[in-house]
Amino acid sequence: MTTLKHERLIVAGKDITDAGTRWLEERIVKAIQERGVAIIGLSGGSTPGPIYEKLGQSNAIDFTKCYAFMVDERHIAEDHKDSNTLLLRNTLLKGGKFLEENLVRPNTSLPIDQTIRDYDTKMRELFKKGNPDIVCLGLGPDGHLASIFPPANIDAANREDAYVLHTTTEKFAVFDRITVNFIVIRKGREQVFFMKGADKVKVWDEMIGQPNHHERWPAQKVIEDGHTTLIASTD
Ligand SMILES: O=C1O[C@H](COP(=O)(O)O)[C@@H](O)[C@H](O)[C@H]1O
Repeated sequence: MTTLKHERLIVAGKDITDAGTRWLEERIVKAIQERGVAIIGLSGGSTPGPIYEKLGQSNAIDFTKCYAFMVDERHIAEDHKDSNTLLLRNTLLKGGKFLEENLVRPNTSLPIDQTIRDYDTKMRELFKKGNPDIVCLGLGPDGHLASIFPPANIDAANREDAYVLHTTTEKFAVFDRITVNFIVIRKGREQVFFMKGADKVKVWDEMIGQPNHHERWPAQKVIEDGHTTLIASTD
């Protein structure tokens, strides 16, 4: 019987910024100390921005040894309001400490099929430095993970020869999406989900209460590995 055991760090009040930043910073510093490099996957959306902004101001991290990749992106210009790259530019990269050349991201100026192939190549090149230490994730209100939307095609998102997928959504911002697959997300030594508000925690708990429903709850494919932490506020 697969289990969905995970660490829960529920923050009283509205703000998970301090808890989330501290959680990431500790692990990034440790990875650099132990392996000489830290690699983190970064999701976008409405939740993680303040955490990324505070992390980008860290005085504890040697950012010359810290690399990041984007877990997913919308296929739009990088200066569009719904771009996850713009989110990172306005948060993690804002302080000037995180090096833009250390951020591996999709080239959304290409036609989407080329964007997918190009990003797949970039991901494989990055992982020559080692597997990700941390993958930061969110859970959409419908249960989507990265840009893998329910009902998820689990086999298509679980192929060793296709780390990056083109998905689409009519429910959320920007129809055409680029997303890494389960294999990339599960390469992470740890996964952390950032969530804000009691409504989101209810979605999470509904998912946890329905194990083995991967098409409906794609995040279960990640949580089943047993190294997931949930950091959430309840206000
Ligand atoms: O569209 C997306 O949604 C998910 C969840 O975002 P949130 O705003 O509900 O936290 C996000 O993880 C993903 O990166 C984003 O592209």
